[in-house]
Amino acid sequence: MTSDEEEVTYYVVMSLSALTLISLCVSLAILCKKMPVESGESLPTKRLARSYGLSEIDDATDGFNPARVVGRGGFGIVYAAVLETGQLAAVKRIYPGLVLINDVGFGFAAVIRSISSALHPNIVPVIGFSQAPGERIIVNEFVGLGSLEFYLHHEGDENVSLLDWSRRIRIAAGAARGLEYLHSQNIRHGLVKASNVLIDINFTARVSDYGLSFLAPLKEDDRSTEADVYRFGVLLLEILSGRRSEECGGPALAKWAVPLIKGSEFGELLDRRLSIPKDTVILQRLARVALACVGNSRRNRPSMVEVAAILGNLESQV
Ligand SMILES: Nc1ncnc2c1ncn2[C@@H]1O[C@H](COP(=O)(O)OP(=O)(O)OP(=O)(O)O)[C@@H](O)[C@H]1O
Repeated sequence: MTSDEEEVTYYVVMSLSALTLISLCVSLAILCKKMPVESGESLPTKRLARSYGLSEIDDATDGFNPARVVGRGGFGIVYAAVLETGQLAAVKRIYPGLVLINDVGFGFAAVIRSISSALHPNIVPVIGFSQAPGERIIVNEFVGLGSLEFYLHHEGDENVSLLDWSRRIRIAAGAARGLEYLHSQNIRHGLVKASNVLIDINFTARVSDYGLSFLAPLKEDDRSTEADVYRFGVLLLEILSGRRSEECGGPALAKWAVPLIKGSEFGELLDRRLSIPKDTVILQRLARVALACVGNSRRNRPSMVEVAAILGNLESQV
């Protein structure tokens, strides 16, 4: 195959995957509309996660039907599911190997129950869980438009991006508010990254997969609020540059971007798929917040309260 043919094949495959995902979401949304509906993306009243029987999850996912898979992450496979109430949900089935190796079983229900008390417009609510020998499942509210990672890195082509600057700033500010709230509830995220920022039908950012770092063999340091701030800074760099951060925390992206920000080389830093606005003051401020977040000295990094306040201010100007 020539490189041109490979490129065409790539775009066809990407477009088909995106179309499949979107049509699956639309079909499920229609299906839910026909059932006694409990709202999909509105805020429920405060409650703790429900314990589901494995057979209920099996029913909700059509027997873990591969056609319902909407994503695969480091911990498990995510299925679009319709609960008995008609509510659309994202069912994350933890890989069996991980359940056994990491001793995930221990305290699983207690951890999920404790994080499920968190409710905020910028986080994805945890609805429930299920456990059986070798099985650990988390049930989250379904968020309709997929992840920020998809919009930054898979959607469109090399020269186009659906996310213009004002959408990016709104998403950054929303994600900051979500993290600020989680920290106020004493929940460290532990895995802040673009694939864990989901986009709802109003194009609002919703932070997901918080408090689940007990599933991953991380260093104790990685579970601090300062580590969340660092990773949020890397996320901001990803939003500004359109470049991927490397898998674990993004030091390579920070190493590349920090001198550009310090040297005010914004033309180099900013995502080339978008035209640079005449007035770059807001983007420069965003870049300086990112710079403070990825600072080497943990103590000097801002808190998420400070970051959310600055980003909220920038958001009000776009
Ligand atoms: N609540 C949800 N609603 C809708 N889609 C979701 C939901 N949670 C996850 N997904 C989809 O599933 C994909 C995989 O999610 P998952 O959280 O398992 O993986 P990840 O974020 O890539 O990796 P990690 O497991 O390390 O967090 C996401 O990119 C998203 O498209």
